[in-house]
Amino acid sequence: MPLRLDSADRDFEARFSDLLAGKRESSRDVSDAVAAIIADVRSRGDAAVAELTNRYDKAGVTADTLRLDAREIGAAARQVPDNVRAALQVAHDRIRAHHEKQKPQDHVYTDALGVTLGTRWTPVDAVGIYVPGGLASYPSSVLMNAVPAHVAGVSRIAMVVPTPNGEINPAILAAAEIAGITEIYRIGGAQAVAALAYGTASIARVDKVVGPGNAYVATAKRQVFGQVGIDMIAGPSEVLVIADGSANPAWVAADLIAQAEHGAGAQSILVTTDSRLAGAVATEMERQLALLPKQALAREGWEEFGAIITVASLDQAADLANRIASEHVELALDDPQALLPAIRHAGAIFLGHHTPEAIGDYVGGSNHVLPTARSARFASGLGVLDFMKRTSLLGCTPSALSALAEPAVTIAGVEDLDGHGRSISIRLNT
Ligand SMILES: NC(=O)c1ccc[n+]([C@@H]2O[C@H](COP(=O)([O-])OP(=O)(O)OC[C@H]3O[C@@H](n4cnc5c(N)ncnc54)[C@H](O)[C@@H]3O)[C@@H](O)[C@H]2O)c1
Ligand SMILES: N[C@H](CO)Cc1c[nH]c[nH+]1
Ligand SMILES: [Zn+2]
Repeated sequence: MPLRLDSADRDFEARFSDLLAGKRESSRDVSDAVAAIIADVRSRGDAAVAELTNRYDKAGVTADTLRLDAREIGAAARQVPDNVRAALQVAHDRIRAHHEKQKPQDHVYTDALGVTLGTRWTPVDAVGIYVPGGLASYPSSVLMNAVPAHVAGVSRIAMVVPTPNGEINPAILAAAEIAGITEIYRIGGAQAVAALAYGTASIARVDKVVGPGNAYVATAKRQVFGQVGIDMIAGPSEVLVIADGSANPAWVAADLIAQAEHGAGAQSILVTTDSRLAGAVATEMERQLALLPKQALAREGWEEFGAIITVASLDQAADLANRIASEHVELALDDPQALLPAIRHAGAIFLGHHTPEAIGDYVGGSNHVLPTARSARFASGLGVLDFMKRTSLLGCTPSALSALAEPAVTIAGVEDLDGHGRSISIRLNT
């Protein structure tokens, strides 16, 4: 059984703090293992990537077969049934339409002094997109990564995906085809992130690595940051459901199981004002888990890190939600809009009884690559801006420079940087 907490209990704060501190995504062991993998890829390149891929994925690759060729991609994609292709196309089109609305505008203006100021957006040249594939396969993540990159105008998109036992779900390649991705490598884990960040003989390095993954992937992204950009830490998935007496316990239980199904580090938490609902959801979880074919994975995710928390009010539920800063927050309430302003830290918020998180995983149109492990306190979900950079523009007329010279030279003086001051004053009166 997962943790049961009541905010009225004397030891609530201590137990809630333990829940927040739970090591789901990073540990000393994983950090050390990842550092060793990155060092190995940096020194031995493709040979290390192939060896590590065979060790962890049993993929049967050599340094020469890391990349899928166009014929393989086309043949696998053609195996995909029409209804699956059509579903992926629906998802693609909805994700594209939503992300088109995120495209930023350049702007330039001239102020009263005659100074021209502006902001210009340009795409990142080359990105690596990580599509997870250890325990489950995620064709939807191909679209969630690739579509915003295309909308941003990225010219090179290199995709990596692990192929356990040398097998790849054809729907991954169908999704790649729909999204227009042609550079695909059958590699995953920390070795894939290292290859993208540092480059090898067969994989040209990229400028930024994005995408979700397990603890090894998340830790590798932390460790290569600086060599390349990263989007955020999108590690093991999590959901926090806020529910009152209006919620259907069977639906809430199904939503908690859906995230727990991601296994290994996944977390599902219910916060409710209704103690009867808390009990009913616990009972429903047991009933539904017993029916699930993949119950072992979901049970592991639920029992190791899951929790049911009873609170006195929805305001208190919102406070706890902000402290947890979950990847997904569901408001299973009749009037979700009333609580919405109080939820400030969440990767994505799902409004009302008829918006299960899983609709956002696939076809809602919003992105499912979202910050985990409390990083929604400072990070956002993947979007077009993650694939772009902002450059500022500044231009002075002679009179604008004259008007600004005195305060600028004064500040240069207090910083004791006379060269800075002189580069301004040298332009005056000439
Ligand atoms: N936050 C998000 O937006 C989001 C979206 C989709 C999926 N996810 C998460 O992505 C994760 C996918 O995990 P996964 O495991 O199925 O696939 P994965 O592709 O992330 O990881 C598989 C790789 O892990 C590496 N690995 C496994 N065991 C290892 C070990 N002992 N030592 C070194 N490397 C090892 C291997 O290289 C393997 O290729 C889940 O946690 C899921 O919750 C998150
Ligand atoms: N819930 C995951 C993280 O947002 C995404 C996903 C893909 N497929 C199923 N689920
Ligand atoms: Zn999911």
